[in-house]
Amino acid sequence: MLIGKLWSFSGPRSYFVPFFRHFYNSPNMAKSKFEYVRSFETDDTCLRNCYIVVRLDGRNFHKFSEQHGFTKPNDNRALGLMTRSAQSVMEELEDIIIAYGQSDEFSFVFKRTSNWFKRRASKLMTHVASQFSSSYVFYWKEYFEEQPLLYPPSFDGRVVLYPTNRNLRDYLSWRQADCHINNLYNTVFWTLVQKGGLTTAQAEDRLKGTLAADKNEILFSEFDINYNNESALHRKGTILLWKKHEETVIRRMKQPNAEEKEVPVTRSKRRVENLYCDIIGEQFWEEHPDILEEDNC
Ligand SMILES: Nc1nc2c(ncn2[C@@H]2O[C@H](COP(=O)(O)OP(=O)(O)OP(=O)(O)O)[C@@H](O)[C@H]2O)c(=O)[nH]1
Ligand SMILES: [Mg+2]
Ligand SMILES: [Mg+2]
Repeated sequence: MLIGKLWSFSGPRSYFVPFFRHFYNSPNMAKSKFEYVRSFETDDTCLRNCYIVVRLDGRNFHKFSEQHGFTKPNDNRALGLMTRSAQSVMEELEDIIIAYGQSDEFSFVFKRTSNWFKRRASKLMTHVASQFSSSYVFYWKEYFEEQPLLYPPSFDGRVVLYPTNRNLRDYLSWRQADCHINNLYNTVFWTLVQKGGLTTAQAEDRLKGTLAADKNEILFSEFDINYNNESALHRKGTILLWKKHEETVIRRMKQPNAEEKEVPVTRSKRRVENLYCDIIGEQFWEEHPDILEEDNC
């Protein structure tokens, strides 16, 4: 009614044009005059042919783990929840070929030929980080049961490009070696405290300057622990891979001029598989030749 009155009073052009002038430079242009601000955006397209690695790491998890009563040195609920969240990332986002996690971190490797989100680093990283963080909260209760989540956790993310298979393998080896070094230290440290009755300061002192062999020896000779028999999950971290499998379902089908009948239909599906094994040596890569693509792509 009011619009009708205004329309007839001043005519459509005189009424609307000053208003639209805020948005259009000329009546023929489809873009607003504000559109130029887009040119301030920087191009963050990841270089072609490179593997794109997104690594997430929990923010201030030293405090988070204390406040949520994580068991020391390893909390299987926390590790399980990290892996569940990483699985959700793999299932929801495209083109991740392998993921590797330990402690409060997870690395996701996108295939080198991926064109997901036009290879824009910020899109890839933020999707991984937000899918992971929301899954961590979503699945918290499944792993921590009675332990309430006291505040929202967050994860930082970074993108690193690796141009060759060797570089990518070395990256993953670096993370797994880090897992080994930290876990060996933490295992001896907490064994000295929990079983040996040392204070944390005394345990720290005892381990100052020790090499891996010394730490293995302390565990073996003083606590009858063979480090190699400790949980592979803790020693090696978690590898997530796609595994193909056949799935047969019974479908009711109707052929023309025939009775409806039940027919088995087999489909090739893929699901995420968890492994806790060495990825530094050759064996893993020989057993999983589909992960890496040719270097000369
Ligand atoms: N008790 C226990 N603590 C864990 C476990 N996993 C991770 N953490 C804690 O999480 C920390 C992760 O280390 P960092 O990522 O280097 O440090 P951060 O405190 O998260 O700090 P920023 O990453 O720099 O924000 C470890 O030092 C532990 O304190 C676990 O299974 N049990
Ligand atoms: Mg952290
Ligand atoms: Mg960390």
